[in-house]
Amino acid sequence: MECVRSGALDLGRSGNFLGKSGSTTSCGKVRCSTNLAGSTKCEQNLHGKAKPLLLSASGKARGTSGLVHRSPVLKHQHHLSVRSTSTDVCTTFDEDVKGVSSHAVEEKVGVLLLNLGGPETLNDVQPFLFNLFADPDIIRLPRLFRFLQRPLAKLISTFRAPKSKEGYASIGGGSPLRKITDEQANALKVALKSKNLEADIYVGMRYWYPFTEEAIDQIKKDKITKLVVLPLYPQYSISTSGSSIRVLQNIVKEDPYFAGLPISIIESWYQREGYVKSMADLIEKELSVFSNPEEVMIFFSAHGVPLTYVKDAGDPYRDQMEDCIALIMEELKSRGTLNDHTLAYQSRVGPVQWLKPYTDEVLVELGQKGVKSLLAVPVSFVSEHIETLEEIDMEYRELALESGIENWGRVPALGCTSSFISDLADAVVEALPSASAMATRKVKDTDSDMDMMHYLTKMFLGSVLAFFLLLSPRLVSAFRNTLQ
Ligand SMILES: C=CC1=C(C)c2cc3[nH]c(cc4nc(cc5[nH]c(cc1n2)c(C)c5CCC(=O)O)C(CCC(=O)O)=C4C)c(C)c3C=C
Ligand SMILES: [Fe+2]
Repeated sequence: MECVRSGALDLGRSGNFLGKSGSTTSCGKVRCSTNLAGSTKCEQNLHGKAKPLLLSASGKARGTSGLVHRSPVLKHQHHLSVRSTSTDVCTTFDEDVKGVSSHAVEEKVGVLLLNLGGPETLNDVQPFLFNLFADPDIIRLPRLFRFLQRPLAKLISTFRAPKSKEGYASIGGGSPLRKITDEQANALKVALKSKNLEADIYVGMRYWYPFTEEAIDQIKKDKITKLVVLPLYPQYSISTSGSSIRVLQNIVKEDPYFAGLPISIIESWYQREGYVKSMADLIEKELSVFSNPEEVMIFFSAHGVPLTYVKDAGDPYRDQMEDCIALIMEELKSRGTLNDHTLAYQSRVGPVQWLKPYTDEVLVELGQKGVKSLLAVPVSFVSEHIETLEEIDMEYRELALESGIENWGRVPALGCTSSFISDLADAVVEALPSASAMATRKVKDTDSDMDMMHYLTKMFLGSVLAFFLLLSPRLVSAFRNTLQ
């Protein structure tokens, strides 16, 4: 049977076709159309009634595991394939189907926004911190000592809570993260709609409400048929996007619905033109507030991670961060903004070494070197949160002014900036065609990146440390001091 095609249909993996306006392929009693998002809907005209069929990104009609449910009375299988070449061939679509009651499910696209979450009240702070430190992607104990994870989390969260509470109290008594993320979700829905993609947006937080697990339950209840997962961290780290994706992977392993659901994960997106340009716009705007904009040092401050993540566990975070800064600076240069810039890492916790240089140390050095004007740019996160509102705006500002810096500015987080949200929407649209069942993909196991000796040494040191921490009151109080 010959298929007739109008428009340009490309069901391949690349997003090449995305600039095009969609297409229609007719194939006997089947008519397929691809929308801007690359999702293809096919209708089979049976007994004069059009029934929708859904094709996966590979162009294959999905079987019973996924989207096309067939009733037991269906006697003949429909084999439908649409290829991405210019001559589409429709194969073996049985004509003599009688009494077919196949009920195909219409495509329902979901977008899952992953974020960290934050305590909404001061009473939430300690349990929030417990959730954070109980995450094996935040405190990476050797596998054999994972049984200590929760007691250790209890200990650290209890000691850290008073200091964290002070921080949250100073920004109004709680984290603004949930509100901002909800606003971003709404804005994304509108942006997607304007790009002809109807999608339901879900927010899944790693350490506080609404938890990723809740979002995932809702996705299942809503019978989403294709899912794009978008962590709201521009750069990938084991401790952020990696941790949230791991939660998802664990659910996928257990749940047949998710195992068969086509999912596309956007692991990092700092390199997207829309993001880079939006950041450059914000920087230019804030530079213009200074009386001598060209003399201002652009000071990128990223959330740090312990050095071992990058050195031993292969976390690409530092590389991606450096790449990201280079792209933003290149964009600024192309606009004629030639300011000096520097990158430093903030918000370290605990006694281990984190990525260097540290924000507080660099601020002091810059002041001593005679830098007079500085524009702080938070770069690892796209919402205002405790580390922008308290750490940068209060602690670092004060430190900078004490160190001799006279003019201080700070670039706001991207939030709902329209060019940024529009770019996120493009990222979702581009990711849809590569959605595939996660169950068949290999989970990145960062533990295996460590060599054996290193692993054994860590195991030994970890156990000694855990032993003393749990049993020695004097060490506990010393540890408390390092955490504050
Ligand atoms: C890219 C962003 C982030 C990375 C990487 C990251 C790693 C990381 N964080 C901690 C410990 C804490 N983080 C805390 C808050 C917090 N962290 C991020 C982002 C990243 N963390 C955000 C956006 C927030 C703020 C959430 C909010 O409530 O507004 C906290 C709690 C606050 C505090 O007590 O300072 C801790 C603790 C570790 C250990 C880590 C990497 C291993
Ligand atoms: Fe953090």
